[in-house]
Amino acid sequence: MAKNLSCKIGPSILNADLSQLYNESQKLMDSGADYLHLDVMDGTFVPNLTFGHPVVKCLRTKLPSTVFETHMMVQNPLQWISAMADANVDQYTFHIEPCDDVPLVCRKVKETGMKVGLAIKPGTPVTCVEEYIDMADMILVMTVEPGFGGQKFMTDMMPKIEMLREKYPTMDIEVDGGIGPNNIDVCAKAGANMIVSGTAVIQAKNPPQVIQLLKDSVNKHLNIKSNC
Ligand SMILES: O=C(CO)[C@@H](O)[C@H](O)COP(=O)(O)O
Ligand SMILES: [Co+2]
Repeated sequence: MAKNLSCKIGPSILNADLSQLYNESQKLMDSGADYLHLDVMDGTFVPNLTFGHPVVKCLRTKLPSTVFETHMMVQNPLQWISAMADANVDQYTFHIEPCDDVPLVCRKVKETGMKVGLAIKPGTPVTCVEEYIDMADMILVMTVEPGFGGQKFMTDMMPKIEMLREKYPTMDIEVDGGIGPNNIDVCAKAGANMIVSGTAVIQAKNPPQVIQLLKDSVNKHLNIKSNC
């Protein structure tokens, strides 16, 4: 039974107008977002390059109380922990694939006071993250190949979420990639409670309406699960 879980919507700013990063971020928070999902890419782990801790730190000076999650699509997650902690990041979500010592990275993240998110690519079995589940505050199941916004949602990732939700009813489970009004129900039904949505929110005529729709879908399914 999924109890004491809450729905959280964290828009990705990857496809926003990054020349207006602060304004775009503020607009998302004013639209009802619960946190900001900041996609950090190093051009090695993924074939794209975005921004790092200097940008996050500057954004933090303008948004002192907004919850920041950094999605670390980087080859060496250990390398950036202290810099992101210095930027007052709240949740450090990193991919297990390039890590040769996941428990060490988890420990180092927790030592800074940041929360630990463990992310898996579409091709990574969910069993690979299970062995570290007790070290994590959240599990991120990617529903696109990481590296770019605006990609097509991968419905075949839902069994991973179903399995995680079944075994870990109170664990925060985040989905990220291609998510919007036309597929939020399958994510919510599978058991995701933290929703990253980039293009669908950024390009919406009415971002608050889209964020509310995402929230309503997740809350509907959370209530169903908690009543069973
Ligand atoms: O981490 C990633 C992509 O690698 C995601 O955070 C996307 O950036 C989400 O954007 P949409 O797929 O919703 O447009
Ligand atoms: Co992301």
